[in-house]
Amino acid sequence: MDVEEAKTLLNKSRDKIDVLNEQIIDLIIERTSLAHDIAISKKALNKDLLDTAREDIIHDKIDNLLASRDVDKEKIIEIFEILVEMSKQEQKKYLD
Ligand SMILES: C=C(O[C@@H]1C=C(C(=O)O)C=C[C@H]1O)C(=O)O
Repeated sequence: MDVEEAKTLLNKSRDKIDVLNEQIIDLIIERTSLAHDIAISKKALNKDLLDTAREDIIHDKIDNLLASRDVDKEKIIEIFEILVEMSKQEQKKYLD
């Protein structure tokens, strides 16, 4: 690969990352915004904010999805743990 090809490939890759970053942000916002409906449903059902059985199911589903994918599984799990915490934090706004 010559210098110009390398520069082009680097810039195109960075452009793709920029698009993916925006899509990831929008998906995180969409997932977190479900906290409102989940919180008001739990309130009506007199359920606790924390549902460890549901979190175990999510963890198992993610493990199964990761089993066939070549990715740093621990890092993906860390990311989903953050997303779950974001959801719980958002739910607290409607449950307290
Ligand atoms: C979203 C919920 O609330 C909490 C957050 C979860 C999540 O972000 O996936 C899962 C279980 C709960 O501890 C839920 O009960 O489904």
